[in-house]
Amino acid sequence: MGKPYTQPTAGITGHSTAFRTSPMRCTPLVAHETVGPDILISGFLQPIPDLTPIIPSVNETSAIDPTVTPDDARILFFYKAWDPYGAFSNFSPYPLHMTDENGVYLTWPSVEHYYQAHKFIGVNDPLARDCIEKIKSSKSPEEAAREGRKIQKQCPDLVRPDWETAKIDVMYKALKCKFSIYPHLNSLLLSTAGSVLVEASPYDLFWGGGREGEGLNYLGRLLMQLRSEFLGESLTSSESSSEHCNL
Ligand SMILES: Nc1nc(O)c(N)c(N[C@@H]2O[C@H](COP(=O)(O)O)[C@@H](O)[C@H]2O)n1
Repeated sequence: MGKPYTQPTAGITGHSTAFRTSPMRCTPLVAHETVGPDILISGFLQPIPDLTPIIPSVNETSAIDPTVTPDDARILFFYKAWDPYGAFSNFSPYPLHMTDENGVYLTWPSVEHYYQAHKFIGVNDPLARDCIEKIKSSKSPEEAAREGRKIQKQCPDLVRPDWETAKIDVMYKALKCKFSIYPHLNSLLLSTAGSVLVEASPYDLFWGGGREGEGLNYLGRLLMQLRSEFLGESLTSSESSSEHCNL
């Protein structure tokens, strides 16, 4: 699944520049060359996220989660693992027991370990496999996040090519597992019915709500989606929880 990368060749009258970010075996992030009056840019350009929606409006949230009604919705923020509702953070230390795509049973120390490692899963490169192991054995979720982000930045060609579209599904699977295998977390999530959940990360404008609500809050959205699904299930079945999850 590795991303093919061709080093651009300079035109007859041009010159080229490539930026290397690390002494590791990484391809350049971006290269540019001047060809006559033009500048040709090639390489891996970070996709620009869609920043249109902000924290979902109460009406929008009611569509995801019918337990939220326009009149009584309140916003429940969470961020650091030690805060009230910190168990909703991906950095809270709840190990996940999951089978992988080959049916192999694995334990991930936290959602963050699982999420960061999945940036490199499926990439046919021994270096990507080393990165996964390094992240999986990180001593804390913070260390896993640091490692995953560092490798993603320094070696973009080790990141699976579908990451930007796959990451929401990866996170959904991890969260579904976390809130399925820990009954007290499941109860905590259900106890928030009626509230809008927002990850109060001031910096993460994709997973978090941002400093002033400018973030997309995808973590909060997924938790609210799961809450709805669990509420629906609890009305229709009396299934007991399992201690591990199958993909
Ligand atoms: N820096 C930081 N500290 C925390 O305590 C957090 N909960 C987060 N947010 C999480 O970071 C992950 C996103 O990582 P990438 O930027 O995609 O590498 C995700 O789990 C957020 O919920 N950040």
